[in-house]
Amino acid sequence: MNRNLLELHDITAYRGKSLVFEGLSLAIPEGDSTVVLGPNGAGKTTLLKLISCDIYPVATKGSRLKILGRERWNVWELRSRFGIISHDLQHDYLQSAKGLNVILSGYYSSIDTWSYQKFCEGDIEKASLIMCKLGIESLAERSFGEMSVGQQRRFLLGRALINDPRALLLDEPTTGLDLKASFQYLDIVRSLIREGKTIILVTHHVHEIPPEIKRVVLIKNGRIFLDGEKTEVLTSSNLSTLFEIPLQVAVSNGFYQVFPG
Ligand SMILES: Nc1ncnc2c1ncn2[C@@H]1O[C@H](COP(=O)(O)OP(=O)(O)OP(=O)(O)O)[C@@H](O)[C@H]1O
Repeated sequence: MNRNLLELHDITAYRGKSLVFEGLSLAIPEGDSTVVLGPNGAGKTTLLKLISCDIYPVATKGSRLKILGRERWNVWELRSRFGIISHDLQHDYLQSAKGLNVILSGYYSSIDTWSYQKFCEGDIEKASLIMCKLGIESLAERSFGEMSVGQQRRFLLGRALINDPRALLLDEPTTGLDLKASFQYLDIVRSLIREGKTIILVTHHVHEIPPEIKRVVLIKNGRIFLDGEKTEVLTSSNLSTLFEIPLQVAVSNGFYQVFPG
């Protein structure tokens, strides 16, 4: 068994005054790309914020939250080691930042680059290679605010990739993207998995689960409802119970779709 990328043991966490998790335990080993799927309000964003150290769990006896094998992190170091692409980041990113600088800002986990940050020729070359790989090299001089949602998301992926992270955490990666942009983005995610990156995908959209992700964790009301092999977990019956509405699951080329049942 590979070492754990993520280890939550007996975690209690609040958002404001709302108790979201009480005694949550979940382990994701490196190499075990996983989707965490749940309805609105299940606790997905809270989980994401725990992993990115935007919020902290309540310190209780025996509880632990280990990321990449460590309990204590300098937040900036963690964010460069674990590529996190969230909607909050896309929303908060500086509109005036130029494309190339969005990628380079990953070195410092900053929003845009600043005059005190130094980049060598190699850094800029690497950023250019990543832009080519993601098909966004022609937008290097375009400001973030003048890009489409799909282009912005690719730049934020490039910003994460500049640090060669072993793992990436994706928050509803295709929300706001049209069909072409969605499938192109998913193709990139699929090739990253094939290259050996571990992906943790947090979503309520079944259709954006890449075929390469084999483990599915269903969460509901802050608890793990089911955790296992995709083929066994993503059934019509389980999803109907999870979302509290009759649903029918269909599978094509490894992708899942859901219809009203
Ligand atoms: N700032 C907040 N203050 C109080 N309660 C909150 C806050 N943010 C979220 N919550 C509550 O915490 C619970 C979990 O919310 P969370 O945002 O983690 O769910 P989610 O699965 O990400 O939902 P969605 O799919 O709608 O984004 C919900 O009951 C929500 O109402």
